[in-house]
Amino acid sequence: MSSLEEPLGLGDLPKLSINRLERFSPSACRASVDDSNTNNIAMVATIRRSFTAVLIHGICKANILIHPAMGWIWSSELFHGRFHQTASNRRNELTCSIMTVAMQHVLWDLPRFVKIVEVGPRDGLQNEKNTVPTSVKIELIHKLVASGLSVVEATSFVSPKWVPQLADAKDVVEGIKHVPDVRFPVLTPNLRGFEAAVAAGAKEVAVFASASESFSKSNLNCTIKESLVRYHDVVTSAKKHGIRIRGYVSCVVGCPVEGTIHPSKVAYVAKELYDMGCSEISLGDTIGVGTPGSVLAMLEAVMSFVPVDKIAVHFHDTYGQALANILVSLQLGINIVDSSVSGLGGCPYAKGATGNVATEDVVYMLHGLGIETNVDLNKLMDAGDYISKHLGRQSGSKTTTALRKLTT
Ligand SMILES: CC(C)(COP(=O)([O-])OP(=O)([O-])OC[C@H]1O[C@@H](n2cnc3c(N)ncnc32)[C@H](O)[C@@H]1OP(=O)([O-])[O-])[C@@H](O)C(=O)NCCC(=O)NCCSC(=O)C[C@@](C)(O)CC(=O)[O-]
Repeated sequence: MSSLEEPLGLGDLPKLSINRLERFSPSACRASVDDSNTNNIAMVATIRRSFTAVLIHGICKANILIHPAMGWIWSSELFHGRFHQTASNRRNELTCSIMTVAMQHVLWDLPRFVKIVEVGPRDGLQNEKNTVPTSVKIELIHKLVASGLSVVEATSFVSPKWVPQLADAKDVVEGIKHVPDVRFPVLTPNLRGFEAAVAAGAKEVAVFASASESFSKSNLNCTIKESLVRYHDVVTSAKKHGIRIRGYVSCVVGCPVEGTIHPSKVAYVAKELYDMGCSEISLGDTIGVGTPGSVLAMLEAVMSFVPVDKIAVHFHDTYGQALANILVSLQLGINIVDSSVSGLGGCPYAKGATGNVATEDVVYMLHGLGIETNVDLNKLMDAGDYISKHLGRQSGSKTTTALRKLTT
């Protein structure tokens, strides 16, 4: 890779951010900025929490004030909490330098590692007009694994009348079952699908409910309540087999029929799936209408009931909002992200929905933020090229498009 091909990392930022930040810092205080960086390590955690809270909630929470002209922050936690004993000169220094420290630490306040759940072979290929041959699916999965991905959703054990593209689920599982150290969850809409998956050798399954009544009907031909009853049976059986089970909630921000979905509806379904025993809840913006604002409200609602480390986000990129939505999710502490190689995908029962956010673009962003993924971007792009070539179209990844232009 040439230097141009490397994602711009945090290591590249100081020059950039200091120049920018100086415009906001009172000039008299600049001298103390460096000192405060080294001396106030303990304070940084508090500032970081406070500042992130401001960004996230967009309101003055936790007794934080933002001075509109200077951009400094005052937090009562700093003065009345563990920093109460600090001298007033330190307080002055702190106030003056807070903007610099806080802004830098908004970026640093992100998970160190993000687990990517690659959904291309399932979510991506379920929506293709022409059925992809089983051998191509298996080769794609092998290439994805070779790039370092540790979780690849392989296929679905659903009705072939509903999703003919994945009618070869049994053969796909057979073709990958000897791959070590990688998890291959498969979708199961009912007990029948679960039993078929287990018989084929699947070690992990996923159930998929919806926060929208209309979408539940069109995707599963049943109400939300009925789907939860079915999933209860699946989870009970999965527990008996010692099989890990993931739960999806679709339409977490909007539904193609009902429009806006209230966060409380999402929280309800997420809680039900979590309480029945799903180990991870993936929140799907099925039609990609979410923005960081609406996603934030939805995530906050879900986080009241499901621990943050059990939440995954699953964004379709229909409106180009997926990376921004992922970033805001990371800032909330979420560290599991679903994505699809080359941005393949869409749901056959969600008209107008485009593909998932491209895994290549997610990896590029995460690496640029200094977040580890264990994924090799070059090998991932090779997997993307492989499937794009087979499908006879350009990759849906902006990262791949840009980097390939540099090398051809
Ligand atoms: C749930 C059903 C089966 C109900 O479908 P139904 O027609 O209401 O159920 P049924 O019990 O009457 O069965 C119809 C036929 O399917 C058979 N059948 C029944 N179950 C199975 C099974 N497991 N495997 C294979 N065959 C099955 C069953 O035996 C019968 O066959 P027939 O007697 O007519 O020959 C159907 O609605 C279905 O398969 N839906 C799946 C739809 C789907 O896969 N959607 C895409 C995945 S969700 C998604 O993409 C969103 C997500 C997860 O990515 C997150 C996001 O982005 O939001």
